[in-house]
Amino acid sequence: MSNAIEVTGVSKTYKNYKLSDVTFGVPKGYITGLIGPNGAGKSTIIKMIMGMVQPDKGSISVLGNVLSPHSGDYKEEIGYVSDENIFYDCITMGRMKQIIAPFYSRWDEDAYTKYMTLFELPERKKIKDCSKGMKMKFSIAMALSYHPSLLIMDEPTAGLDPVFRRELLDLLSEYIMDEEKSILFSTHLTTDLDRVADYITFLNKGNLVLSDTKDDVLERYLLVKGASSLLDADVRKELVGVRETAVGFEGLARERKKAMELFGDRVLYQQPTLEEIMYFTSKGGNQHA
Ligand SMILES: Nc1ncnc2c1ncn2[C@@H]1O[C@H](COP(=O)(O)OP(=O)(O)OP(=O)(O)O)[C@@H](O)[C@H]1O
Repeated sequence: MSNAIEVTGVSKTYKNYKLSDVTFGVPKGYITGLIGPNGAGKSTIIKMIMGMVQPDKGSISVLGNVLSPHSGDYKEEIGYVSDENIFYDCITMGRMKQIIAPFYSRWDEDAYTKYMTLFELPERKKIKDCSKGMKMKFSIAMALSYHPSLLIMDEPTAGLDPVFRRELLDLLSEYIMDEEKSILFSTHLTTDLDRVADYITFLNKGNLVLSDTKDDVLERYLLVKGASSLLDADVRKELVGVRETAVGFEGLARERKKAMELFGDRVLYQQPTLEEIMYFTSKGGNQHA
């Protein structure tokens, strides 16, 4: 299986932040979710992939490294959606489309009309009068209308209502069906990924926590709930994070099999969600409710 994006040993230091030696791939034909709490480095990684930020170390190859971020082809092959408004504010969406469309050889006017109708976007509305969600929808409609082989989206669902979010996720699943297209999208709404992601890359404070298929990630961890008296040093070592309450503890075990050997039938076991994995990993041990 080939990767649409390969990020290899990438580091970047800002004044109060360090992205350390991050390596992961975005497999071709699938949806990869980039998750992590605020400030983890998701946007920084995405901007590096887009050639907007230069890594201090490491390399990034996009679509087999044949494209340079500043070439016209790069723009044609990559659909980039971010929550920063990249359009001119004072003109209408329809006018903006007229300006942008000629730059794309695969521009599909029928697809554009279909998405504008589906997303309920009035072409004659000025961009400055659009809500945050409408601007995001417009950005998505524009990106989908030139059929890029790689769709890179930075927090696309952030300003969207739950009904549209669900429709968008279905649309993304449809988009990759030909197995030629790939999607990378960052989010801290992990429930989006429960629905559609095939792969998960998880960043925390500039470090890569994991990058694997979603099923492997979910199967690796185990949520355990039990009495506080069980919590000794050996037990804590097996837990990625612990949350203690008045009645006991809840912890995320990093290895399912080991946890079951350690606890036997003394605790309750549950399959963690991506949100729980993110919560316990980013908070670490010794949380008190
Ligand atoms: N140009 C910059 N100069 C200095 N620091 C920066 C710059 N860009 C990003 N950072 C810092 O890098 C860290 C990671 O930011 P980034 O926007 O990549 O995180 P994120 O995971 O996308 O977060 P969020 O979910 O809040 O959008 C933050 O601490 C941020 O302040």
